[in-house]
Order: sequence, then structure tokens, then C-alpha cells
Amino acid sequence: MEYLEWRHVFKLDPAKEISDEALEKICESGTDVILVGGTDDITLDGVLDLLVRVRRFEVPIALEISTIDSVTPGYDYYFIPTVLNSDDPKWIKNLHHEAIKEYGDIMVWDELVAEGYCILNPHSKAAEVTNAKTDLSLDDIVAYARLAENFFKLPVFYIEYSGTYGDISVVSAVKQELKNTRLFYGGGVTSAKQAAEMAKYADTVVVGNIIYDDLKAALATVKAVKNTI
Ligand SMILES: CC(C)=CCC/C(C)=C/CC/C(C)=C/CC/C(C)=C/CC/C(C)=C/CC/C(C)=C/CC/C(C)=C/COP(=O)(O)OP(=O)(O)O
Ligand SMILES: O=P(O)(O)OC[C@@H](O)CO
Ligand SMILES: [Mg+2]
Repeated sequence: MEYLEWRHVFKLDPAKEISDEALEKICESGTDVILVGGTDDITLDGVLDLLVRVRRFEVPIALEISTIDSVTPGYDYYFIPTVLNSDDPKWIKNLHHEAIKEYGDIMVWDELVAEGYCILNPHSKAAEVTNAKTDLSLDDIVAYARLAENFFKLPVFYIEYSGTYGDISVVSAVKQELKNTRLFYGGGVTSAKQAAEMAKYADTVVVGNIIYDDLKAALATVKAVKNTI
């Protein structure tokens, strides 16, 4: 699977505006994939608009499903979050059960990649919506990583600090635990320096909000990640 090789990901939010010029720079930046996803106001129109516009470029495009109503065919991959540190079964497996009950017969399972999320910024939209329990010790977080890899056999464990730069010692400790499951890091990467720092430990670094705040800084993260071994 191609995603096993991804080092750098740009996450585009279908609820946010992006100009054609900025989109072209993002798509031709050398990033490994465009991941389309967000928490609030995700509509089918927004998801389709980005699909059509990104398809003009060679970069692969994946959809991170946050609502079942905004899923459309045509993406290269579908990433399915399950929030391991949510206290609400809705975000862990109930929505998934509903979706599979309705669409299970037509799903192409090889296109689906399950992601075990551990959301650590209490002020992020994703934490609020999913009622994530964020006051976790390092032992708690490492236990979620072990649960993801050894119990649920998830292909991806995602340390999510959406909106704020995370704790490098957490990312480093989790990386030491994982052998088969890929470690995604996302949250608050706003400079090449931070991107390189996270890339030392995370297999894949996800860059989101800075695309909309400072395009030049966002573009600089690509090389920083790619040049980090
Ligand atoms: C060909 C074809 C149509 C195939 C697809 C078939 C199909 C229907 C597959 C569905 C399979 C399936 C099991 C789906 C699950 C459905 C579902 C709705 C699951 C719930 C997902 C979930 C837990 C969402 C919660 C929110 C969340 C964790 C989103 C992930 C992205 C994220 C954390 C974004 C960060 O948020 P952001 O908005 O950037 O935050 P800030 O505002 O703070 O910046
Ligand atoms: O938007 P930022 O804070 O860069 O986070 C990226 C991504 O992890 C969000 O799901
Ligand atoms: Mg965002």
C-alpha cells in the first residue's frame, strides 16, 4: 500500500476556501498525498469540489471520512478515524457499524485505511465533538498505541494535537512502541523546524491549518520532512 511510504501529508479542509493558485502550489509541492478532512461543516459539495480540483495534478488524494453523507467515489483512499480516547462509542465504532450496515455490500475494503486516533488537544474541535478524554499520562497514551497495534491491528495510529504543537517526548515514546502500525503525527506544525523535529519520530507528518494561514511556511515543511531520516 502506497500510504506505508508517505512521509508528508497536506490536510485540506473542505469547509475552507483555497485559491487555485495556492492549491496548485500545495499539489505540486512534493507532498506525498492530499488528505481531505475536517470536523465542522463538512459537505458533499466541499468534498467533491476538492476532488475535482486536486485531480488535475498527479498527487494522490485521500478522503478522511468524518460524515457518511459526505462520502463520494473517486478518491484513491478512504481513511476512517476511530477515536480510541473518546468516551462515546459513537466515535469509536457506532457510526462505523451504521455505515457498514448500509453500504457493506458495495464497499471496496482495500481502499479503506483505519486510523486509531488519540486526540490530545482538549481545545480542538475534534476533541470537543468526539468527547475525547485528553488528560492522559504517557502510560495511557502508550497503552492506546499498544491497543491500536497489538489488539486492533490498526494500520495507522494518529497522535492528534490539531491546532497546537504537540509534545515531542510523547511522539518519541509512542514511536518506540510501534513496529507494524504506522505513526501519524498532526497538529500545530507551522514551520520547517517543527516539521523536521516531528519527522524524527513520526513516520508521517500531517500539516493542516498553516496552509490557510501562511502558505510559504506550509510549503517549507515538505522539504523539511523529506530531508529528515
Ligand atoms: C467508493 C466509496 C463510496 C467508498 C466508501 C464506502 C463507505 C461508505 C465507507 C464508510 C466506511 C466507514 C466505516 C465509515 C465510518 C463513518 C464515520 C462517520 C466515522 C466517524 C469518523 C469520526 C470519528 C469523526 C470524528 C471527527 C474526526 C476525528 C475527524 C478526523 C479529522 C480531524 C481530527 C480533523 C481535525 O479537525 P479540524 O476541523 O481540523 O480541527 P480544528 O477545527 O481544531 O482545526
Ligand atoms: O491543522 P493542524 O493543526 O496542522 O493539524 C493537522 C491535522 O492533524 C488536523 O487533523
Ligand atoms: Mg483544521
